[in-house]
Amino acid sequence: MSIIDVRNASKSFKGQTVLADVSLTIERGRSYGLCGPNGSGKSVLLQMLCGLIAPDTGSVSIDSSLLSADRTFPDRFGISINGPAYLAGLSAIDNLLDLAAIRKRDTRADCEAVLDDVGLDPRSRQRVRTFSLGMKQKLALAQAFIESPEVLLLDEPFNALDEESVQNITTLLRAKSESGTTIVMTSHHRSEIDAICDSIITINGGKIRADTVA
Ligand SMILES: Nc1ncnc2c1ncn2[C@@H]1O[C@H](COP(=O)(O)OP(=O)(O)OP(=O)(O)O)[C@@H](O)[C@H]1O
Repeated sequence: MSIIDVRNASKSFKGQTVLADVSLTIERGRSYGLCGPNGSGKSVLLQMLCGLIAPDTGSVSIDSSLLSADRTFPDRFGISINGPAYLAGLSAIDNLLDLAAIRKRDTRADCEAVLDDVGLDPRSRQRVRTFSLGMKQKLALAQAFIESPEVLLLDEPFNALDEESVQNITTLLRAKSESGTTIVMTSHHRSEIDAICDSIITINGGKIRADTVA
């Protein structure tokens, strides 16, 4: 069953066409790997899938079960695009608790479990300002994973992660996919897509092509 439908969408920035009349259906429970050269439009497409960027022409329809009550906000999405949006003077757990306080779905124990899952110490008081790149990446993933979203949109989830962390996040994403979470993730590494995704979407020259992963 389709949960996001992109129909004949085009997007340009200052006369540069990034997406040219593309159509794409995201099916509930499937996982998609988005690949293509630098600057080909992967992040733009991810932002379009959750309504953060509107197409110039064409449409993006998001299933109403994923939207907030007033149907304007993508409520059941976990998003990690352009790194974490964090409060630098707070610890990882305090950043997650701040976020969880908005919708009050997750408890402190839930937030601690998510940090533990991504490989950050829930008890650490270290301020995020002093985090390494990989630690910030793990925080971005934790922010996307809280409240068990139905759809995960992840821009290069393995960026800056060491080998063991890549293994851990791969296992975590596969488990989420197997339990029904819809995942769309970008990657420059085919092996990462093959390890997690059912389908591969290639963007190049403003056009997209979707194939099943063998
Ligand atoms: N808000 C914006 N304003 C102007 N141009 C933009 C904006 N967002 C994206 N672009 C342009 O759109 C093009 C596609 O960018 P995008 O970030 O989607 O590429 P990408 O495929 O994710 O690249 P990478 O692999 O390097 O992460 C780029 O040329 C970029 O400069």
